[in-house]
Amino acid sequence: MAALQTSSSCQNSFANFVGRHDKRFSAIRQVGFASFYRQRRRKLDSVCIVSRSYGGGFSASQDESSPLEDNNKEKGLLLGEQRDGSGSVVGFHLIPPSGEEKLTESTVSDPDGDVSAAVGTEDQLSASVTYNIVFVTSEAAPYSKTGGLGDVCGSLPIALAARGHRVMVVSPKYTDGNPLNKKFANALDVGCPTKLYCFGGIQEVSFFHEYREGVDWVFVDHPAYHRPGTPYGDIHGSFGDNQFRFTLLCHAACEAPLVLPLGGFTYGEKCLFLANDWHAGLVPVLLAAKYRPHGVYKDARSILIIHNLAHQGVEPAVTYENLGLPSEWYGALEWVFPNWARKHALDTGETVNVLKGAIVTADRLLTVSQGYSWEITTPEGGNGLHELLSSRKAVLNGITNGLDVNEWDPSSDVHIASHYSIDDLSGKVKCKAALQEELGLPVRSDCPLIGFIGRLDFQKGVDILLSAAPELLQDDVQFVMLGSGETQYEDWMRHMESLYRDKFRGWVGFNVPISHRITAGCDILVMPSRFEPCGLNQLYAMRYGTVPVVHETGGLKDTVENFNPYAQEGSGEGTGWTFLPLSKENLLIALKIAIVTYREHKSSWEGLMKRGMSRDYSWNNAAVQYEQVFQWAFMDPPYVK
Ligand SMILES: Nc1ncnc2c1ncn2[C@@H]1O[C@H](COP(=O)(O)OP(=O)(O)O[C@H]2O[C@H](CO)[C@@H](O)[C@H](O)[C@H]2O)[C@@H](O)[C@H]1O
Repeated sequence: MAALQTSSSCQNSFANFVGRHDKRFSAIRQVGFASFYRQRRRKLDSVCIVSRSYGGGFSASQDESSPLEDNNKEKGLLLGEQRDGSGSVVGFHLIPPSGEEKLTESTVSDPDGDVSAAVGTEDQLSASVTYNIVFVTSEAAPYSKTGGLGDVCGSLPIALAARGHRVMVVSPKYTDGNPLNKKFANALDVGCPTKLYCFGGIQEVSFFHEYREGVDWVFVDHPAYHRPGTPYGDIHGSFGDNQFRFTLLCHAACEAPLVLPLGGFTYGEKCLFLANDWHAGLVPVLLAAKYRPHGVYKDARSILIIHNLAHQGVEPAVTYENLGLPSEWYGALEWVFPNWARKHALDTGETVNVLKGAIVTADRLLTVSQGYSWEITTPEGGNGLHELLSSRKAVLNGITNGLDVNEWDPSSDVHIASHYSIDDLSGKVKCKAALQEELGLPVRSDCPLIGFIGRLDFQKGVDILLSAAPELLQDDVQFVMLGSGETQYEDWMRHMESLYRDKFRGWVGFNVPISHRITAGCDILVMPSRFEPCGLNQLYAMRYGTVPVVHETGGLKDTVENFNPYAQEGSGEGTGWTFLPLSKENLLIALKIAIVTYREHKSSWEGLMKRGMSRDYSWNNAAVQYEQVFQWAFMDPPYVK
């Protein structure tokens, strides 16, 4: 692919002008930023426009002829610039249906109301109003994944694009040096190196791009992303420069809609940023502190999506000056720990908290289930931010995650031994036998097989499982765990395996095919999470006819309906078991009831399996609710102008 743009045009990006106190910056001050920026944009546009090839990403070459003439030959391409009253370019009428707002009447319900009410009131397959959406995330499957964040940011963008939105996902291009790692093989250099100002100097990143399933996957490349390990650390712990790595991501993501001619056209300034977790938390702060004061992104909106409030991106206060933010914005990120949380007498508790900065600057806040959106406003679930979050309750909603119904489909899953569906469950028995055989457990269809998949840490309640396991394994059951995390739990799994050769298997590591086989082969999936913003494994389990037993918290409470054998004139209702409060005893009671039901009440068990399998967990369902929140975001002026 030919480079789409001269690198010099990209290097003179907005960030340079704002960040560098050089000659060009004084030129901006002299002519006024908006008009300087307009001139740059015209120049940029004149070299950027190429014809768009749908579904295939970029076309092969730069178009020499008049872009307007040629592009109009294709259905609805460049229609012209959108300007505001001052003449500043706020976006482009680009390529309907993606990115073009159709001014149709929409049913906007009460912004303070229940988002899930949006489902069923809108067209189920396409949006009535579409947006230019920019996801910013530290992981997106299949390119990078350490957990549920990767799943969500790998699937939701595709669902939104399918509904007509123009969607870009900006994430780092992690390279571990392994030549066999081909995850980014289809991503091509856009030829748009861009200079960003942070951490005391100019940082140059380049952008790689792959157009897949209707989404512009954009990968920020920088040497800081080139190293073995996960996106966040390696066997020695978290990377010491994570604040730098994700600050860079946020700066790059803010530039991307302005400078990247994806499919021939920039996304423009009137876009909607979806900042996921603290790694993307500087995005709303940058919009407010760096861009809007110069008239840029005045019509953009930002939504912070909280997948896990436990991680906030907290660093010593002195690091503030590295973030590339004006000094007067320190208060937005300032976070002072209470006395009891300080380590020693000289510790002033002063830090910068990136997630807090996002909470106070984003236009709206979202969590990944309704239950969790309430929990984070309480002292128990707010991780110190509950008061702040409560103060923004009016713009805080929760939308339950969906799942990738193509990847997680028992009737076509490439990882499992036999396919099955709600109409013919016989394949599930074969999956169970195949899993038992693979793990070296006795192959017994009558023995309840219990599974656990997840990070081995405090959140997932592994310590509770650990204390309950010896008693559980007194019963005639088999138990398999897949996970990695804290060494003490990994060692415990190995120890349990040596103690209970015929009953327990622990798989230490991160292995997606095995996770599918456990989900399909087990009868019961246990999730004693201490807190769970949404949880995906219980959704996968239900879709595979595996009955979840979960702590009644957050998204687990919202998605697993407790079994009631007496309801529906004795035919029962519910999709699993929930228990509360979290304790070893309550976990064991719930598991024992599940085991007895499995053994002695076959028709009840089949009812549980089938009700779980018939639930709609598609991303389209969630996407409709997201659109409702998008509409609310654009109804209000920017929260921080
Ligand atoms: N060892 C292993 N091998 C293979 N696959 C493994 C694995 N360990 C975990 N996984 C997979 O990683 C994902 C984990 O999903 P969770 O919803 O439990 O997310 P997590 O806690 O990471 O994320 C946060 O974000 C998500 C997304 O919003 C929320 O659902 C969640 O509550 C919140 O804590 C699942 O796809 C699971 O199968």
